[in-house]
Parts: sequence; C-alpha cells; structure tokens
Amino acid sequence: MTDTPSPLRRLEPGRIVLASHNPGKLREFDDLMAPYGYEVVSAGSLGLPEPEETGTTFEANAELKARAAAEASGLPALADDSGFCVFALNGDPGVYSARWAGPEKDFAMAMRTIEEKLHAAGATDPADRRSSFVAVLCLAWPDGEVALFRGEVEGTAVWPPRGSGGFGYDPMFQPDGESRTFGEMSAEEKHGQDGTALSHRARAFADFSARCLEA
Ligand SMILES: O=c1nc[nH]c2c1ncn2[C@H]1C[C@H](O)[C@@H](COP(=O)(O)OP(=O)(O)OP(=O)(O)O)O1
Ligand SMILES: [Mg+2]
Repeated sequence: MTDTPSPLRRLEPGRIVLASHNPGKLREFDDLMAPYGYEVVSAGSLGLPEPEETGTTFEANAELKARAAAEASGLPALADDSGFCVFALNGDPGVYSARWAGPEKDFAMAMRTIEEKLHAAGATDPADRRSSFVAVLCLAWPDGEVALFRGEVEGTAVWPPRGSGGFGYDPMFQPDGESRTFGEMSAEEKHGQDGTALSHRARAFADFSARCLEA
C-alpha cells in the first residue's frame, strides 16, 4: 500500500465550470483553484439553471449537478454537494442542509432548529454534540465520464454560534483540535495552511487536485 493516490483522467488547462449557485462555495473554490492555471466560470455566469436535488446521498446530488452543467455547457464541470451532519440527530440536516434554511436561506434559523432538537434530546455535553461537515465533489466530463471525491471534518456543534466568517453553518461548527469555529476563522484557516487541508471542501479538493489537475 502507498499513500499516493492513483491518477485519474487529467484536466487539460482551460475552462472549467463550477456547478454551484452558492456564493460562499464559489469564493472558496476560487481560492482553491487559484494556484492552478484554469479559467474558472460559475454556472450562474453561464446562465445555467439550478437543478433540483432529488438524490438522497451527497454523491447522487453532486453527480446530478455536475452532469447537468457539463451537458449544458460542453465543458468539464465540478460540483460540490455538502452538508452539516449532527450525530445525535441521526446525521441531520445532512443532505438537507440547504433546505433546512428555507427559501430565504436563513441559516440563523436553521442553526436554531438544530439547537432546539439537540436541547430536546438532552445533548448539552460536548461529547453528545459530535458533528461533521461532509463535501462530495463530482467532476463530470462532457462525454459523460464522472469522478467523485469525498472530504469530511469532525468536530462539535456549539451554541451559541460564534463568528461571522464563512457561510451557512460555519458559526456553529468547531473542528476538533481548534478553539474557534469556522465562523471565527479566515478563509485561509478554514481551507488549511502549509499543505494541510482542514475543511471538508479543502480535503475533497486536495484529492481531486492531486489526481486531476495540472500543478
Ligand atoms: O463549508 C461550509 N460551511 C458552512 N455550511 C456549509 C458548508 N458546506 C456546506 N454547508 C451547508 C450550507 C449549504 O447551503 C449546504 C449545502 O447544500 P448544497 O445543496 O450542497 O449547496 P447549495 O444549495 O448551497 O449550493 P449548490 O447546490 O448550488 O452548490 O450545507
Ligand atoms: Mg444545492
């Protein structure tokens, strides 16, 4: 066994679509892609619609978003399906993380909903508040080939939320080994530093970039 990931079909330098309509994710992918020589365009800037996420897994939803963008654009497309999983809530909100925030994308409300459910379950001790962020990336080629990459980071669901950085559930998540939430960290710290990948998205991206991108 070796730790070297097997290479996959490589992306030639050129245009790649980021198949996301979430501005927080797009900012993070711009940072993550910056060291590589690709021209990154968002699905929104190409006028691509936001597909309905009918899957019940991160993998299924990442794949359907990436395939839709690759088919519509004729370009390779990278999608991210991600979510916040609270173990005491059987992994909720999980794949429904965006939906728990409602049409207004009210994550203060979504975090309150989680806290109410944890409170009802008597989960006051940090040990009862274990949680993770999960990200699954899918690279889809216009010819229909796809590849999937998964990243996770474990930590604690804290209350009250702390910090105003990042997006979504970041203020409620304190990764293991850190005293601050993702909401209290800079983008660079959330991605990880000096070759480390801290966030779920940065971890999935590290696998993707090592196997598919030209340095
Ligand atoms: O790093 C993160 N920090 C905080 N919250 C996060 C993160 N990563 C995912 N999340 C939460 C919020 C997001 O809304 C949902 C993903 O839902 P998900 O369907 O994958 O994304 P989305 O609907 O926001 O954008 P899109 O589908 O166009 O990529 O999970
Ligand atoms: Mg979505």
